[in-house]
Order: sequence, then C-alpha cells, then structure tokens
Amino acid sequence: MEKLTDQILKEVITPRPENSFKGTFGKVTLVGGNRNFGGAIIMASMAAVCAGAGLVTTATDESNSSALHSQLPEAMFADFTNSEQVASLIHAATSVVVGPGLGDDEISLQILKNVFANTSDQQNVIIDGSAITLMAREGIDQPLGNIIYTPHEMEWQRLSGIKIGEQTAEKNKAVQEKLGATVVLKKHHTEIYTNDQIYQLPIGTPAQAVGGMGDTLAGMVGGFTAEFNDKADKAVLAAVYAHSAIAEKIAESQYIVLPHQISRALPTFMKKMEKLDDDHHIGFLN
Ligand SMILES: NC(=O)C1=CN([C@@H]2O[C@H](COP(=O)(O)OP(=O)(O)OC[C@H]3O[C@@H](n4cnc5c(N)ncnc54)[C@H](O)[C@@H]3O)[C@@H](O)[C@H]2O)[C@@H](O)CC1
Ligand SMILES: Nc1ncnc2c1ncn2[C@@H]1O[C@H](COP(=O)(O)OP(=O)(O)O)[C@@H](O)[C@H]1O
Ligand SMILES: [Mg+2]
Repeated sequence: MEKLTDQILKEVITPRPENSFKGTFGKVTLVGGNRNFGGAIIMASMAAVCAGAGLVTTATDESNSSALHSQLPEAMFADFTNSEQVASLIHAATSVVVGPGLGDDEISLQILKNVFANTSDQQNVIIDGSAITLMAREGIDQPLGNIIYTPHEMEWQRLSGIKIGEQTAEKNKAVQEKLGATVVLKKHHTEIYTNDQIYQLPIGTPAQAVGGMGDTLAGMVGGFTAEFNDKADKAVLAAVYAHSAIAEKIAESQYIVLPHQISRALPTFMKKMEKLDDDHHIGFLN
C-alpha cells in the first residue's frame, strides 16, 4: 500500500491557463437530495463549485431549489424527476456525481436508472451514498464511464459482500478488479483502490466524523475530475488528500469541522498549492 503525500497536490493543482473560459474547466452534474436529504446534495454541489468546476448543475427534489440557490447561486437547478432534462444534463457533463441524499425509495431507484442509462465511456461517474446502496440492493449493473465509487465501510459491505471486519486490502482489491472501477473506501485512513495501485491516506482527523463529510468529498471528486479531466485518476487522489488536509488545518482550532467549511476553504487552499514546488511542502505555507 502506497501512502499518499502532498506531492499529489503539486501534480494536480497547477496554474490555470490564461487563454481559458468556464468551459475549459469542465461541467459537473450532481443528482441526489430527496425531500429529507437536501443538505447532502447542496454540500456536494458546494464542494464541486468551490473546487473550480466551470459549470455545476444540481438535479434534486424541487423542494430544495430555494435552499440550493440561497446557499450557492453559482449552481443551476433541475428537477430530478424530469427524466429528459436529467438525461441531457448527464450527456453534457464531464463528471457526474450521483447518490448524495438520493434516498432509497422507488422514485430514487427510477432516477438512478435514468442516470445510469445516459452516461458514456468518456465521462467520470462518481457513485456515492444511496446510489451504492441501491445498486447493491437492486442488483443494478455498473454504468458506462470512468467509474469512481466512494463508499463508507457499510456501503462497501453492501456492494462488495465483504463484511466490515473482513475488509482486507487483498479482498478489497479482488472486488475492485472485478468492478474495473476506482474505489475510495472511506474511513479513518481512507484507502483508494485503482487498477494499478492501492493508496492509503495517512492524514485526517476524528473532527471529520460529521454528517455531510462524505457528501462533500463526493462533490470535490466531481469538481477535481472535471477541472483536471486530462489527469482524472490523479485528480481523485488529490481530492481525497485535499479534503483531509484542509480538515486537519481547521481542526487545529475547532473541535469538529463543518463540511461546508472545507468547501469554502478550497479556493484559498488551491491558490497556495500553486506555490508549492519540489523543495516545499504544505507545512511551509502555514
Ligand atoms: N444532511 C444530509 O442531508 C445528510 C444526508 N446523508 C445521506 O443519507 C443517505 C444515507 O447515508 P448514511 O451513511 O447516513 O446511512 P447508511 O445506512 O448508508 O450507513 C450508515 C450505517 O452504516 C454503519 N457504518 C459502519 N461503518 C461505517 C462507516 N465507516 N461510516 C459510516 N457508517 C458506517 C453505521 O453504523 C450505520 O448503521 C446517503 O444518501 C447520504 O448521502 C448523510 O450524508 C448525512 C447528512
Ligand atoms: N475518524 C475519522 N478520521 C478521519 N476521517 C474520518 C473519520 N470519520 C469520518 N471521516 C471521513 O469523513 C467522511 C465520511 O463519509 P460518509 O460516512 O459518507 O459521510 P456522509 O454520508 O455523512 O457525508 C469520509 O471521507 C471519512 O473518511
Ligand atoms: Mg456518505
């Protein structure tokens, strides 16, 4: 298992090209947030916007529209039960994030099937939360795309069939290979299983054990893969590292970290990363 270092941030977060516009930095379509879990998709959307994706659209329950716009006017809204509109938003996306707060009822299931029917091989598809639970429960096939699962240990148990106490690197890697997808197995010292390597995140704090922390990570992975699509595999690793690096910094003066604080800190954090060179690490910037 290879330990991730801040080197991954230097590799991924490079200065933006001068000759660019919002289209240069990718589009993210996020799908989730039922009436009860609207906060989950709003937190994910905030992370995608603050990570620097060019355009972000949130397909969610219509009852979440005002809350989304008041928290995040940068994001566009769509009703997630409008299957034609959602299909066209999926077609347009560089990265799709599906699952945060989606829920697991019949409507959630139909929405998930519509999303999965409309992705293509050229897209990054981040499958989180309820979407993982529904796939496992309903035996839904993996969609087309560069697939990135972001399960916590219970979601991974549901998807892989490996019980939480038995989730060894060897067993996890075998299932990852069958899936042919990237698996970000979230826990204290998150593990990332890719086609050619297993990485471990050596940072992170119990101050992150707060609802919405994983929703925020899913949105960051969506934002990073869209913005840095030419190095999407490394962008996943950078998002995982940045999420906990920012949380550790906030936790120096706070007992817990609120997920939206990580998102709001992202633009400043990413600006600092531009200044990192081979002789300097994050500590140098404190
Ligand atoms: N503000 C919001 O709207 C929130 C919505 N959420 C959404 O709620 C839906 C259900 O997700 P939940 O994860 O809450 O429920 P789940 O039922 O999927 O998972 C929680 C269960 O897994 C167990 N578990 C074992 N190991 C775990 C680990 N390492 N991390 C987390 N749980 C572990 C817990 O004890 C619990 O029984 C998802 O769609 C999620 O995105 C949550 O993110 C919480 C915040
Ligand atoms: N004790 C801990 N140490 C480090 N990271 C943690 C700890 N507890 C939770 N996290 C992180 O918080 C996130 C929780 O994800 P998840 O359970 O999906 O949250 P939610 O669905 O509520 O948004 C993951 O990124 C996980 O690694
Ligand atoms: Mg979650």
